[in-house]
Amino acid sequence: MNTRPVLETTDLKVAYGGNLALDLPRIAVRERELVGVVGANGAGKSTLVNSLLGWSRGSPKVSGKVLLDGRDISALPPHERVKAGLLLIPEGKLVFTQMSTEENLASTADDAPAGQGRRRYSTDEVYALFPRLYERRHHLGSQLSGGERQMLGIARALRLGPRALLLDEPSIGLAPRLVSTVLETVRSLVDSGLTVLLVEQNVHAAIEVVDRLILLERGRILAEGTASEMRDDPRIAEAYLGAHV
Ligand SMILES: Nc1ncnc2c1ncn2[C@@H]1O[C@H](COP(=O)(O)OP(=O)(O)OP(=O)(O)O)[C@@H](O)[C@H]1O
Repeated sequence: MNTRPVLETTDLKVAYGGNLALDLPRIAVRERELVGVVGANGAGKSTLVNSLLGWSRGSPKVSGKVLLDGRDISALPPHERVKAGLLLIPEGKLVFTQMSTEENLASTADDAPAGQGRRRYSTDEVYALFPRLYERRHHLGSQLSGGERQMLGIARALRLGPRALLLDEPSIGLAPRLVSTVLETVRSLVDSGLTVLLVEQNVHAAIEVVDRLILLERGRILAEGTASEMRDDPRIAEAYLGAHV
């Protein structure tokens, strides 16, 4: 396995006014790795993904570095980070509601070479991955279910050839069966070469698919380890998995 992380942060701090919402010494996601970030409401999960992309709600003070393939992208505006291959699928899923599935996919076409370690999926490839989207190809974005919109959000990102994909709470609003379908598809994408940071409140679902899990509490890393280590960690088991330890 390549030892240099695809995505890395060092000394990342985000403060809203005097309130330090995030304080992380280091996070690293390696090639073909699926890293989950879990934590309760307000733990700093959205603040983390937004700061990776250079976004924010409000005007927080952000310090520290974000590196993509070793390149410091901290000073780049969001659209430049996207161009470099760091793609975020936000909670809102970023689907055009007045366009059909087909048009949504066509609108993200990019014919430029994708760059090293990146693969742009064709429309046929994303339809093969999500047969449901093929069945719904003539439906408007507004007519799709939450799960279908989630699939379309991922499909649109794949069309752009992500170097690293950030997923913000993909399970929100989805029925349990669909949560598994979406997360298992993410797992299979990682197995075929993608690098993913998955932010989830649904620890049960996340722990089934991730390689490593990071538990955030009040903006800090409370625990970190492989999925199996974390499944046995009393802090995870007690707080999230319903175990009595
Ligand atoms: N624009 C803002 N202004 C001030 N404080 C903020 C702002 N955005 C977030 N915060 C605070 O930063 C902390 C982390 O919030 P964040 O939204 O990242 O948490 P989260 O883990 O994503 O929560 P949830 O699961 O509820 O979405 C919280 O205490 C929150 O109140």
